[in-house]
Amino acid sequence: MTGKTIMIVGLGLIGASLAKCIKIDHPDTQVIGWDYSDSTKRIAKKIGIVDEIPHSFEEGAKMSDVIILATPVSISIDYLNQLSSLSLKENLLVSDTGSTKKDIMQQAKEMPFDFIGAHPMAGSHKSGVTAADENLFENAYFIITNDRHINRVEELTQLYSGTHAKYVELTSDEHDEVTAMLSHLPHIIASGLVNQADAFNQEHPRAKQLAAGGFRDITRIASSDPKMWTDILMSNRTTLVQELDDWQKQMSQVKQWLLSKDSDAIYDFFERAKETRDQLPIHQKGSIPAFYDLFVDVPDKPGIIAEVTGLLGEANISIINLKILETREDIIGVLQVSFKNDHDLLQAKECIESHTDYVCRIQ
Ligand SMILES: NC(=O)c1ccc[n+]([C@@H]2O[C@H](COP(=O)([O-])OP(=O)(O)OC[C@H]3O[C@@H](n4cnc5c(N)ncnc54)[C@H](O)[C@@H]3O)[C@@H](O)[C@H]2O)c1
Ligand SMILES: O=C(O)C(=O)C[C@]1(C(=O)O)C=C[C@@H](O)C=C1
Repeated sequence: MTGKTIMIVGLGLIGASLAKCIKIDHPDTQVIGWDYSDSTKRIAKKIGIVDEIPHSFEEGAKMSDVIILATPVSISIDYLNQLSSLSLKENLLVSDTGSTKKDIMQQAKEMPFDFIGAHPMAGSHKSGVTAADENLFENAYFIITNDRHINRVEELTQLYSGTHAKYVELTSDEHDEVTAMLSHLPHIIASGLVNQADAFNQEHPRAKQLAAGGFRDITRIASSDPKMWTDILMSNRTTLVQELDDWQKQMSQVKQWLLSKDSDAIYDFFERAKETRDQLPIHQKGSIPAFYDLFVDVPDKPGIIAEVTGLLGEANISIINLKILETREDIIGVLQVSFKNDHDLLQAKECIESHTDYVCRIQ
């Protein structure tokens, strides 16, 4: 990466956080930034998030080796189109951070430069350059969408080494289905709840002060940026319509149970949800389940990590992350070993089970 120029377009929460991570791990790169807000550019330069602000988007684009589009999704697509009419460096790599992928990957098919989609499954309801945080992506998943099979994914993940994130590759169709369920629908529900409560509060003015942990926990994400979420919903419409149908069916079912006083069904509803929620991987920042994680129950004895990693090393299976989830004296500990795909995951399970008596679980 030495000597390369990286341009981040959109110096908000995600763009500025990425700029920080890149600068930390690759101080020899020149990080430049573009944003339509003058104050954002000024702050980004002043606090050292970027080295330079070009005079225009075009000027920055022409001097860049890598361009990362970190604006709301419809705007990133506009920028992609603008890039296609500029004369750019021959080996230019373009990527994005958008929360939906089908639209942008479709547009990228037409582009005369390499484009790889990327989406960090970490974020916040906060936005803007001042919310930038170099630890935002630690242990979270970056979803890579590479429908054009561009052979430069490693270049991108290398550039992002300072994020300490993990990577998983999905097609853009899969990506938009998974994120509709795990991210977009929850945001609609959170905002719907807040709006419903607001209407209720008009009639019951004192209710607002009484909102306790439950309401606050489930509605935090309703404080997210409306422009960003309008763009996300507009570019994942079909899948979300389906998810909303399923959601409405589920809510109608709960209503029926209430009407028929079916307490067993209601108990079962909450019990199933509790079991599932309790099993979500711990210590993980991102919200996508740990697709390629192996959980190994190991005895608490010296050299255990070296033994497990040694076995995998001998079998030529690469680990992308390793965490100790639990170690208490004399109690079995749990190692969470992450792999880049399910093939490596299954091979690793077989390898450890055939050489040891440690229990391996894929959750
Ligand atoms: N916030 C999250 O949790 C999160 C997580 C993962 C991915 N994303 C995605 O990353 C992207 C950026 O999100 P964010 O949270 O950083 O938003 P943000 O609002 O914090 O930042 C967006 C930045 O883009 C700038 N911008 C808007 N229109 C522009 C234009 N026409 N030209 C130049 N700059 C423009 C804004 O001034 C702002 O600085 C979005 O596509 C979003 O879907 C967000
Ligand atoms: O933690 C939050 O506030 C988020 O909403 C982050 C979150 C999500 O989990 O839905 C939001 C949008 C992104 O595309 C990815 C992550």
